[in-house]
Amino acid sequence: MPELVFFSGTMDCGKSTLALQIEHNRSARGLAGLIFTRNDRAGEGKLSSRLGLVTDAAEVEEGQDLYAHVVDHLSRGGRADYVIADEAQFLAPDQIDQLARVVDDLDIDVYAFGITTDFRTKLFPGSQRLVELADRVEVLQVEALCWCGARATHNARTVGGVMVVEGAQVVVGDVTDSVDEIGYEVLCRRHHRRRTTAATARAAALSPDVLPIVTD
Ligand SMILES: Nc1ncnc2c1ncn2[C@@H]1O[C@H](COP(=O)(O)OP(=O)(O)O)[C@@H](O)[C@H]1O
Ligand SMILES: Cc1cn([C@H]2C[C@H](O)[C@@H](COP(=O)(O)O)O2)c(=O)[nH]c1=O
Repeated sequence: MPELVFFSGTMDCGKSTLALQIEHNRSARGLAGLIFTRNDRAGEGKLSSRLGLVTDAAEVEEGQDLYAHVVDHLSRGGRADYVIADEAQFLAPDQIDQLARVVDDLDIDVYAFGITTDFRTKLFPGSQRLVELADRVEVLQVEALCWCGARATHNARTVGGVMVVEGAQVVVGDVTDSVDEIGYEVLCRRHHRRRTTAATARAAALSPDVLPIVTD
């Protein structure tokens, strides 16, 4: 049975790498896929991994009907043995419904990849719809780690290395962005709650006279 699978995790846990591997393994066996993405860091129409691999993809536009796109592709004689959707958190809930329809009405597997929650620990609307509709939600096995060594479960947005909790939900960026600009850092829940990033933990360690402030 074809499935809608949501591969989810924090930033930097290997989602795009897995998407590229699934694409590679299927195309190596003569299958043809449609690849969607939205707002990849590498630019419009790209699906990129931090391991350096990149492939072309169809950039999903706001309001675009993904079911109609697949039907149109097939009716022009194109093949679609599977569909990959990276950065799926940026898709609208309606677009996730359209992907579910691709599975149910066209019998095509859809593999969606994305982060579940934003920098405020709130579900992205697209990810919420995926959790609601997916046949399976798969958490990636190679976990990203918090600076303390625990499994990272949350995404923090940082400015100058300091965690922020105000701002737009969508700001494209990376975990390796310079500490002077807006960037991201993956943290365990404890350190996300305490807003302790690697930089602020390091600064606190250099000031042993200051008692740690625990905010609950
Ligand atoms: N230089 C490196 N050597 C080995 N693995 C790396 C290197 N850089 C990144 N990675 C791996 O790539 C993962 C990030 O992959 P990526 O697909 O870009 O993540 P995601 O799409 O989940 O944000 C990291 O968690 C790490 O396992
Ligand atoms: C937490 C969070 C992230 N983003 C952006 C930052 C990146 O461009 C992508 C995630 O990409 P990755 O391949 O999983 O690293 O999402 C955002 O816009 N808002 C957020 O709250």
